[in-house]
Parts: sequence; structure tokens; C-alpha cells
Amino acid sequence: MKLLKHENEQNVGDLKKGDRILLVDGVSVSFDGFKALNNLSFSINYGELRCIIGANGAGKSTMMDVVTGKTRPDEGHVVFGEAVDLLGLNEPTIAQIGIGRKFQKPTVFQNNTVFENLELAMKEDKRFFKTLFSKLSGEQEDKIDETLGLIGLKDLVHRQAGILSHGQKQWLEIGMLIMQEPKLLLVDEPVAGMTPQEVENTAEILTNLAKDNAVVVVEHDMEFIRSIAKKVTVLHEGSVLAEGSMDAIQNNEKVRQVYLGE
Ligand SMILES: Nc1ncnc2c1ncn2[C@@H]1O[C@H](COP(=O)(O)OP(=O)(O)OP(=O)(O)O)[C@@H](O)[C@H]1O
Repeated sequence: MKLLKHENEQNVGDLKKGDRILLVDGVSVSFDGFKALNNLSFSINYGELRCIIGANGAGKSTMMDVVTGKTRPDEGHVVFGEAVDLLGLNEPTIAQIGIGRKFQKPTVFQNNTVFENLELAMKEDKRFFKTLFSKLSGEQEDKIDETLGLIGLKDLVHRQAGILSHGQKQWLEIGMLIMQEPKLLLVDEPVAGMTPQEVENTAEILTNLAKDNAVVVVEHDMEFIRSIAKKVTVLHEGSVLAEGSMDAIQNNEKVRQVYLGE
């Protein structure tokens, strides 16, 4: 492994499609002696949309907690880009340097409009004078407009977020994440509770998003996974059980044994 950068040099740098953006290497996490993650290793490339599946308790949430700095592992390495050691950083810094996480339940500001929600989520320049005389720059307005297009909410830009459907709220929250300009997005069960049409739209949004980012989706809905997945990672008891195309996964003997009891 390359030498890791010092804390004051945290920058994932310019990534090209196919460059590795995340390495999880030999990570273990124990809770009272129980191994929630057990020597977990996998990597994600820039420009990739990866689906992670696994039964309840397989370690999916714990894996996301480790990558985002919420949980510290007992062992292992987690590297962002070529050389940023994520285990040396706290949660806000990890978010700041480009890892966004969307939890299952949407948490938009109900009394603000779609536009205002995106504006509030914008990666801001916190310098005093900028805040004091704050007015959106053309570039910031373009960013909001581009995001509205990506999440399909252009027609609802001035509506209050509180009246949006469940699916539209989820897309708005994805948009709020995009405003933070992440390079890697971790998305937890995005289609739970959505209508079939909303599921289809979500597949399109995440597929488009992965073109200029890397997106990791944790999901139980197999139809949805099949519709978006190029590569699937199956977790079982805190380790990778199998990895490959959806067809390869469904025909994998170990996966069939664990899931179907064959
Ligand atoms: N803070 C904790 N304290 C004790 N045990 C925990 C803690 N967090 C997770 N676990 C245990 O670790 C294991 C992995 O949990 P985790 O939530 O990562 O699984 P998951 O794959 O996300 O499951 P689900 O699909 O149900 O969300 C489970 O057995 C869980 O009970």
C-alpha cells in the first residue's frame, strides 16, 4: 500500500473513471465480542454504481458507519482515493472531503421550498463576509438548476418540501447530498416504500449520478438491484461472500447455500 497522506493534505485529488475511490481492507468491528465485520475487504472505483446486498445483520450498516467515521474498526484500513486514510479523520471531515451518506428516512426541511432545501444544503464558503452579503452566484444557481434536472424536480422547484410525495422527498434529499459535491455517495435502501414508477425514476437518478461520482447502494429490493446493478457485492456475517454480476451472484453456489439453503 502507498504511504498515506498527512491530515493537512486530505484531498482525494482528480479522479478518472476506473480509478479506485474507496478501499476497505481487512476491516473488523466487534461489539461485545461479536464480530459485526470480520476481515471485510472490497474496493469501489470512480464512476461505478455498486450494489451491496446481504441478509439482516450481515454488516451493511456497520460498513457504512466505518467508512463515514461513525464507528472505528478494531483492525484494518479504509482509504479514500489513492492515499487519504479515513480512519484518521472524524465524521464532519470525512463528509467535507467528499463522502456523502443518505439514510433511509428522508430528512428534508418540510417548511422550505425545494429550491431552498437545495440552497441550504449547498457546500458553503463559511468566511464571514461571504455569509454576511450572501447572494447566490451564477455558478451556484447553475449548480442548483443542474441538480434539479438530475433529480427530476424542476417543475416543483417552488413547492414546499412538506407536500412532496415520499419518492420526491427521497430525490430531494439525494439532491441535497449532491449540493455538497461528494465524490462518493453511500445510499441506504433508497426505494423502500416507493411506487413502481418512483422505483424506476430512482434507478435512473442513481445511474446518472454514478457517471460523475461513485455510488454505493445498499438495498433489499432485488428487482431494483437487477435493474441498476453492474456489480454486486454480497455480505454475509461481516465478510464478502461473493462479488460479480447479478447473474453470477444468483448462480453462485455459496450464495445459494446461504440464501436458499440449497
Ligand atoms: N452498536 C451495536 N452494538 C451491538 N451490536 C451491534 C451494534 N450495531 C450492530 N450490531 C450488530 O452487528 C451485526 C451487523 O449489523 P448491521 O446493522 O451492520 O447489519 P445490516 O447488514 O445493516 O442489517 P440490516 O439489513 O438489518 O440493516 C448485527 O448482528 C447487529 O445486531
